[in-house]
Amino acid sequence: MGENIFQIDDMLKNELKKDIDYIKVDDMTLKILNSYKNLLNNKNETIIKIKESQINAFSIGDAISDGICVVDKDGIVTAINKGYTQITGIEEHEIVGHHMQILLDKGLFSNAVSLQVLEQKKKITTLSTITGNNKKVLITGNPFFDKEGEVIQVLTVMRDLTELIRLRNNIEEMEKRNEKYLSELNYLRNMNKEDETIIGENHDIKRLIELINYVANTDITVLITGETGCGKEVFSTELHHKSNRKNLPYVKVNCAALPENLIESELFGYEKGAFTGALNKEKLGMFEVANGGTILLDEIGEMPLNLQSKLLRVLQEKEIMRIGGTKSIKLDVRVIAATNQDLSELIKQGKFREDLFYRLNVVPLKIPPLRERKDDIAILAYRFLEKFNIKYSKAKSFGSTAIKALESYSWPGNVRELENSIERLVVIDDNSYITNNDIINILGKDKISLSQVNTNLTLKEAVSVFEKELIENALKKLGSTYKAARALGVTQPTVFRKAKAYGIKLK
Ligand SMILES: Nc1ncnc2c1ncn2[C@@H]1O[C@H](COP(=O)(O)OP(=O)(O)OP(=O)(O)O)[C@@H](O)[C@H]1O
Repeated sequence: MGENIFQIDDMLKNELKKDIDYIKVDDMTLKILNSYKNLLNNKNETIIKIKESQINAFSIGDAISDGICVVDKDGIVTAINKGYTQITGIEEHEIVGHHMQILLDKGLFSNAVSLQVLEQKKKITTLSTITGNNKKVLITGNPFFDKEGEVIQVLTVMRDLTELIRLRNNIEEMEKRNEKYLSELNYLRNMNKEDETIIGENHDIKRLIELINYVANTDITVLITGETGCGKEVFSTELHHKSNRKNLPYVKVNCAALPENLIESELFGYEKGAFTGALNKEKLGMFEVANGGTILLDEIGEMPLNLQSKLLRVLQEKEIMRIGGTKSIKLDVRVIAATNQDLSELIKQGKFREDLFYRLNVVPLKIPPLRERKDDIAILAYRFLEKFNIKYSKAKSFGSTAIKALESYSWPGNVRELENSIERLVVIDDNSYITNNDIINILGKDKISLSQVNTNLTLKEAVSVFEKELIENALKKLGSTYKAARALGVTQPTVFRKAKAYGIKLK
């Protein structure tokens, strides 16, 4: 295709609203422009068509927000788009038709990439500053070659980096803030660790703490068993905090709290639209959330059989596949399982897979119930008393026989029940002492057996507890102090006096 120089006269300049002296065009465009020139004064329809086609060509470039500048082989600017003006503040009439060197001399730019491209005949990318507005721009000059390998045109694309630099500064600022938050989080985690530390001086508990210290920094799977409320979660948390994963996620999943149809997606996640009811975006499962850290599978005995086999595969292969997914995701998660059920009994009943049990039970941690470690009741009770005194701004203390009364109870709800009971004892009234009667009132006198009391209370204290119980029962059953006195073989004034002394309400 031929190359032609087309001279633009004043009338055409005015019509096109462009201050261009000449333009290089191919044969076809030359024909159009000549007819455009000829028809300029009298054939408006044609002019409009030609103008429209030009407008279309320009508007493509104008739709791009980067700045575009075309320079010919002699270094003369032939076209720019609107983006160029927006970035540089240089209007079309100031630049198009002028030589780049002259613009450089005028101080419009700090360097002219297009001239370097013409000289070096290769693509050049450089950072530059627009003198007028101090904007930082990234300019790439692309050479276009003819068949002989000569540069016939340079197209430079200019990207405004001001916004990017601002965003980068923002990101740096946010990263700094994140680091700060992370260290605060770690600090708080360590503070909470203090709270969560296992309380207990009992020989078995000390042995379990030693075991935790021993296995914490391994990846061994641990199965924690014990009655409800005996501290399985406390031990699991301690294990995580003592491991080298302590600053990584610690995810607790209560298998009993999840509806059966949701456990799988909660644990393993799903791909976008994997099943009816799935959200229209992917969902991370708990295993993925815990990746790098520890996952506690609480109430593992409640896991449905079909998921038990999936879990077994995950533990063996150390990878998961999301529901509806096709690729496996590598896992590095420490698994802790906990249950208050007897898994061997569940195995016998066909409700728990034996192979999964052996996978989980690599290190068994069996926490004894509180009634089998009565030596810990006092220390736990005092620690909870301190905690709830602070929480409720009280200054209560235990009366001389209170601890003995606590120790005589069988604590079916274990440490959780003890903790809740102490909380009630603290809030229930404003007396400064918690007496054994307060405790009996809260726990129910029937539950504190005399044989237990005898081993822990002095004879006098035990007699008092027994006496109070007898009088209370008689009054409740018979309705009056006279009848109660007759039934108990004492005088009515004795019943009346003792009832008052024990704080028994008389109707
Ligand atoms: N040794 C302990 N030291 C301090 N607090 C404890 C101890 N054991 C249990 N607790 C407290 O008792 C309550 C119950 O403990 P936890 O939740 O760990 O029991 P659990 O065995 O996991 O119960 P569940 O079987 O119901 O899930 C918690 O408030 C916990 O802080």
